[in-house]
Amino acid sequence: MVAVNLGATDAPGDPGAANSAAANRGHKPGPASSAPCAVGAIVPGATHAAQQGPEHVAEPVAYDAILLAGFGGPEGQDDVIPFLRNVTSGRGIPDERLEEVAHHYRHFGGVSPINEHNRELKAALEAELASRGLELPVLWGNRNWDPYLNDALAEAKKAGYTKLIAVATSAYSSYSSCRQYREDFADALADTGLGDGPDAIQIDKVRQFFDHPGFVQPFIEGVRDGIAQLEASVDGLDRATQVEVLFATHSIPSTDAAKSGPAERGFGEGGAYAAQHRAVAEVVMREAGAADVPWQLVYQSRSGPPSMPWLEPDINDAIEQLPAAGRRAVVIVPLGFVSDHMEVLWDLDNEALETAGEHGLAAVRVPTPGTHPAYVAGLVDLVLERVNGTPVAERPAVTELGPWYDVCRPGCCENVRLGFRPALAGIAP
Ligand SMILES: CC1=C(CCC(=O)O)c2cc3nc(cc4[nH]c(cc5[nH]c(cc1n2)c(C)c5CCC(=O)O)c(CCC(=O)O)c4C)C(CCC(=O)O)=C3C
Ligand SMILES: [Fe+2]
Repeated sequence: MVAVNLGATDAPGDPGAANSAAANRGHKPGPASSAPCAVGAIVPGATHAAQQGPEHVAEPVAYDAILLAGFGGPEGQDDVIPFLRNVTSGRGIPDERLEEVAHHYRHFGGVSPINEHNRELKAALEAELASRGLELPVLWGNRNWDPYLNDALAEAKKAGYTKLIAVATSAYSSYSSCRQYREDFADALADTGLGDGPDAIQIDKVRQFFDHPGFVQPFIEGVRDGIAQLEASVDGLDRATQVEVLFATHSIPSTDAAKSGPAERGFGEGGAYAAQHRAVAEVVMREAGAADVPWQLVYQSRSGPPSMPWLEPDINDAIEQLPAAGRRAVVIVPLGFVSDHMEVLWDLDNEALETAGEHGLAAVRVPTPGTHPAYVAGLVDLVLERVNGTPVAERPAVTELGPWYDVCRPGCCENVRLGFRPALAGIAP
């Protein structure tokens, strides 16, 4: 376990508060479906006609290199403010929020671990590719900090690469977790003059991988280990009534959530973004052998003005409700994140674990995928799907949402607040 808080046992409960999270609460143990999808199993992507079109499985391409696209983070105190300006330009984030976030980074010497994680991931991908005898170089570029996407494209140009397959370090569908990467690819090509002409570079992007078995496997192991650790350390703990698993992901504005994924599939409250998280969480619970343990989907790291609705409940509000529901222990799963970056270190390990302690709950936070071998191998498999044009029925996906689209549909994950920006790796509007 990465972070633990097994100390307190008897803080006051909060008996009066109703549970605002009912809509996100996990399914209670039910009969296993007739064809349970074990991790690694293939769920044919036949849940919607749109999944059968050419946008779902792109033509095979002999790519020259992988573009590992990261978020980027500061690596010293002087980087913090310029980094935050890069992230928030034109976003209407209140100054107090920026100061608060700057403080999170300052607390760690102005260094986010995210760039180091991406260096490690790049090395792990290179090792995995080499072990399979694949000669595909990996270029790394970030959206918000050095090395930037522009730098990676300059490297590609120098090496004469013209066909890149992007792997963004972001698993789900939404503006911030998918489309913004695609827009920034388009920007980077425009900036570097590599969007057209004789040196033109093509950038495609692997499908959103929230339900790829390689991404899900580390969470399954983490939940299984986390529950076992709590059972071993809290006397007489009844897992079916006294433990709750909180799947945490980044909150996003409700308007972004509603626009996430292809509109015609009708994902309900929270759009594809919330639906994908709920679907993965359910599989994780089942595959961790924990279908008897209650769970819910919660959100963290909200920003933006208070007047703007964002996805709820906040993880801290959810934790406060747990004692009244009879819980004595909580497993926190950073389901929305691929590495232990600042949102995990501060908002979960610092704040959420503290909230749990204040409410007398034993708590563990499970690891993110990081460089877990299953995750690294899964990312290489996702690239190979595109090299080979693997048919949809042969693509692994552990939820009934099926393997996601290779090419995004017009309007998918649009940002209605910021307006239209051109994006790559999608069907032109
Ligand atoms: C869905 C999502 C992910 C997960 C998908 C993915 O991983 O891409 C994610 C990841 C991350 N977010 C990060 C950092 C920040 N995000 C911010 C702001 C925002 N995030 C949003 C959403 C997401 N964010 C949104 C809707 C905003 C509001 C502004 C806007 O509409 O764009 C701000 C501004 C200050 C603040 O408001 O907190 C910062 C500093 C870091 C780096 C951490 C590090 O440095 O270690 C990472 C990995
Ligand atoms: Fe963010």
